[in-house]
Amino acid sequence: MTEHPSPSKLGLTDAELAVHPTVFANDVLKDQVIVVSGGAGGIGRAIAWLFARLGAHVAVVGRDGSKLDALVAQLAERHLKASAHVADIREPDAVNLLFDAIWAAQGRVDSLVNSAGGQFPQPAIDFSVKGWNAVINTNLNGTWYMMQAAAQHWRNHKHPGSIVNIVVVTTHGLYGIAHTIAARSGVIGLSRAVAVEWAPLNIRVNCVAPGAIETEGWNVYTPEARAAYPRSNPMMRVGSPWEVAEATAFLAGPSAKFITGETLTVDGGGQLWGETWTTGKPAYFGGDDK
Ligand SMILES: CCCCC/C=C/C(=O)SCCNC(=O)CCNC(=O)[C@H](O)C(C)(C)COP(=O)(O)OP(=O)(O)OC[C@H]1O[C@@H](n2cnc3c(N)ncnc32)[C@H](O)[C@@H]1OP(=O)(O)O
Ligand SMILES: NC(=O)C1=CN([C@@H]2O[C@H](COP(=O)(O)OP(=O)(O)OC[C@H]3O[C@@H](n4cnc5c(N)ncnc54)[C@H](OP(=O)(O)O)[C@@H]3O)[C@@H](O)[C@H]2O)C=CC1
Repeated sequence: MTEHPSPSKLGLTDAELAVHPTVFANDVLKDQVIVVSGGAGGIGRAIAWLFARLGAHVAVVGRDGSKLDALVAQLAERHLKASAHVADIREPDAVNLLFDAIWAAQGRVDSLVNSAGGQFPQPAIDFSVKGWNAVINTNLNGTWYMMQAAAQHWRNHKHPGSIVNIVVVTTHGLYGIAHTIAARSGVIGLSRAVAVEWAPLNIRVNCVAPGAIETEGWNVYTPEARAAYPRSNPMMRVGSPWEVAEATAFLAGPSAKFITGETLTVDGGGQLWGETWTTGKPAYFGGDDK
C-alpha cells in the first residue's frame, strides 16, 4: 500500500481523548461490555475512550497487538477497563474464537462496534482483482463475520445486544473508492435486513456513516487530496473522531432503544452538498487532474 508522509499529526491523541468533553452522563454504560473492532485506529480509539469513560469494559480488536496493548495500557492508567484481542476480521474461525474468549472472560457482551475497515484510492477502472477482493473481504465479509458471531453468541446466551457498523457515505459525493462504496452499501443493506430478522432476539443493528474525519487512516491519501477534504461539506471543515464516537454511543446504548436498521450520517451535510475526490478532481469536473 502507498503511504504518504503526514506533515502534522492526524486525529486525536490518547491524552486528548482522555479529557475530551462529552455530552453523555458518566456511567451511562456502567458494567456493559463493548467489542470495538479497529479499536486502536483513529475512530475506533475515540469510541474505545468514550465508551470506557462511560463505564464500559472495552474489548479492542485488531491485527496489530502492540497498538492494542499500548491503548489498553493508556486506558488502565486512567483506571478505565479494557482488554486487547488480536484477530483478523476476515477469518471467520478466529472471529468465533474471539467472541468465545470475550464471553468467557467477561461473562457478557452488550454491544459490537465494527470500526475495522479501510480502502485505497484508485480509479475503479484500474482496480486489480486482488485489490477489489481485499476491500470487499475486509469491509463486507469481515464485518459480516463479526455481526454473525456476535448475534449467535447473543442467541446462545439469551442476551440482548446492539451492533453499530461504521460505514461510509454511499449516496453522494465520494469518488475514487468505488470498491468501498460497494462493500459499505452491502453492509447497510445487510444491517437493514437483519435488523428485522434479529428483532425477535432483542438485537438492534444500525450504521454510522462518517464524512471526512481526520485520522491516521488518511495517510493512504495524498496531501493534495487531503487538503480538499475540509471543502467537502457545507460546514467547510473536517470532522473529529469524537463526533463519530458520540453518534456511535447514541446508537449503541439505551438512548437508541427504539432505533434499528438506521444509518446516521455524520458528515457536516456533505451528503447534501459537497464532493470528495480521493484520487484528485478530474479536469472534466473543473478540477486540476488530467
Ligand atoms: C473524506 C475522505 C475519506 C474517504 C472516506 C473514507 C476514509 C477512510 O476510510 S480513512 C481510514 C481507513 N483506513 C484505511 O483505509 C487504511 C488503509 N487501507 C488499507 O489498509 C487497505 O486499503 C486495506 C483495508 C484493503 C488493507 O487490506 P490488505 O489485505 O492488508 O491489503 P494490502 O495492503 O495487502 O493490499 C492488497 C491488494 O490491494 C491492492 N492495493 C492496496 N493498496 C493499493 C494502492 N494504494 N493502490 C492500488 N492498489 C492497491 C493491491 O492489489 C494489493 O495487492 P499487492 O499489489 O500484491 O500489494
Ligand atoms: N477517517 C475517515 O475519514 C473515515 C473513515 N471511515 C471508516 O471508519 C472506519 C475507521 O476508520 P479510521 O479509524 O479512520 O481508520 P484507521 O485506519 O485509523 O483504523 C482502521 C482500523 O481497522 C483495523 N483493521 C483493518 N483491517 C482489519 C482486519 N482485517 N482485521 C482487524 N482489524 C482490521 C486496523 O487495525 P490493525 O492494523 O491493527 O489491524 C485499524 O486500526 C473504517 O471502516 C473507515 O473506512 C468512513 C468514513 C470516513
